[in-house]
Formats: sequence, C-alpha cells, structure tokens
Amino acid sequence: MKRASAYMAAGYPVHFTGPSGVGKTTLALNLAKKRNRPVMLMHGNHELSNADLIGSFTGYTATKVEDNYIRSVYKKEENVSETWKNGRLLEAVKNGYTLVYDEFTRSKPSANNLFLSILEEKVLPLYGTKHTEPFIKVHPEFSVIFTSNPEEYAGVYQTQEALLDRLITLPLSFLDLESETQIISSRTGAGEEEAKDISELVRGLREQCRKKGKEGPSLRASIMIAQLALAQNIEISGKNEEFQNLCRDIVWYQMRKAFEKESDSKILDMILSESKKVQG
Ligand SMILES: Nc1ncnc2c1ncn2[C@@H]1O[C@H](COP(=O)(O)OP(=O)(O)OP(=O)(O)O)[C@@H](O)[C@H]1O
Repeated sequence: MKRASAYMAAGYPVHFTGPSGVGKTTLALNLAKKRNRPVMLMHGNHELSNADLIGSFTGYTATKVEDNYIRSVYKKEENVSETWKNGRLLEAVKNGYTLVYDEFTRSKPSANNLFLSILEEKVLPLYGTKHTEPFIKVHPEFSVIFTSNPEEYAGVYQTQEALLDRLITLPLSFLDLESETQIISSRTGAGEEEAKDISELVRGLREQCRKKGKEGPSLRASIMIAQLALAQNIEISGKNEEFQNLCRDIVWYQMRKAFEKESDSKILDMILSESKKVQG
C-alpha cells in the first residue's frame, strides 16, 4: 500500500498482478479510497468497446411545437437531436476520479489502447463520436489502478505490451498464515484458532496445487468455509463429517483443475486427509 501510494502520488499508474483470490481488487479499492476522490470500478471484458468507454449516441429526442392560436396562422416546428451518453472512462477522466480497472487484460487491446493516450499524452481521444473537439484533457486528479491475473495472459501480453510498459507492476502473492488467519477471523467472526485451522487446511491444499503449477484454492475458499460453518452451526473439526463435506464442496473445483489426471477418489482423499488434520 505504501509503495503503491507513493508511485501514484508521483503520477504513475500502478498494476497489481497475481493469482485469483490473492486480494488484488481489495487492495486496489483500498488504495483508491485513500486518495479521497470518487472511485470508479470497471471490469475488463471482451465486449468492452470504445462506445462503452468514451460514450455513444443512445437515441433521439424530438420536440414538436404546433401553434394554431390564431386560426388563420398555422405554425409547426419540429426539432430532432441525437442524445449522447458519456462513457464510463470519459466521466472518470473528465471529473478526476480514481479508476480501478479490474482484470484489464480481459478487454480487447483496441479498447485498452485508449489508455496509451491517457497515460502518455494526458488526453482521451474522442474517435468516432461526431464531437467537434478531437479529444478531452485528462483531469489532473485522475488516476488508474490496474489489476490482472497472469494466468490469463495467454496471447494477451504481446498485444498489450505498450500499455504494460507504462505501468508500475507490483506482483502479489498469498499472505502469510498469520495475516490470512486475521482476515478470515475479522471477515467471518470465527475465533482465532478456528480461523488458523481453516487457513492451514486451505494453504496445505494450495501448496499441493502449486507444486503442479496451478493456483489452487484461495483465501476466498477459506472465508467461505468459515462463513458457512458458522452460519450452519457446523463444528470446525476434522472428525466432523459435515465439516469434511463442506471443505470438499468448496475446494473441489480448484483441486479438480489442478489434478486433472487424477481420479475423483484420489482428489477426495487429498481433501479428506487435509481436512482431518483440523483438531477442533
Ligand atoms: N487485506 C484483506 N483484508 C480483508 N479481506 C481481504 C484482504 N485481501 C483479500 N481479502 C478477501 O479475500 C477475497 C479475495 O480478494 P480479492 O477479490 O480482492 O482477490 P483478487 O485477487 O482480486 O481475486 P480475483 O482475481 O479472483 O478477482 C475477498 O473476499 C476479499 O474480501
């Protein structure tokens, strides 16, 4: 937070990158909030177009005045004008918001190219908008925080290299056991010991996935396990079958993905043996 704040204060955009559930969005939003400017959150996606970012004409407004007050005089006046709606990026740039652009690599490079002009020339080009001015100036308080997951870079990196070259990229990795325990406990109300047990369980499984080069279950899974166990009065204990089932349901997808060549029963055994370690 401290380093990223300093870079942003000096006018550089920062970029948090790391595996899913590591806390990129949470960190970006917290950093954005500290700037005391309105915050806008935008999610990258393949469909995002220049019209969404800059704006577009959304239809027509028509006004019609018919004046027949004096019988012998008939006056009719009709006006039709196109209605323009500012895009999200235009609003943010014009008003000096802090923009959190989550998972930006999911958008097409053609949409992300707008950021090159914003970051380099400090202008937002208004292509294809019928606006008479060719661009608008970026508000001096405007700033962007980008996030991305390197797993999704396949084929993207090359095309967005120019943009990535302009960002200060800070890699995030999973927090240590103590910090994860604190987060689980404060987010769910679980006791310190219970939160630590759950964190150790998920971290154990994550480690096995990472040996296979896969991400594995994240802090999000730990929070879900703690939240659901508390909500359903499930005793957090490796001996409790309900707890074992809960753990299996929550981590199953990530484990299956990491161990795609293993049988279901082998994966189940891995989850069970890790969840049985929870003392309760
Ligand atoms: N420092 C933190 N304090 C409190 N909660 C946190 C913290 N870091 C992460 N979390 C929680 O962990 C979960 C995952 O965090 P977040 O959504 O920020 O991760 P992410 O890296 O952006 O994930 P994804 O790539 O899947 O979007 C969320 O429920 C979030 O609230």
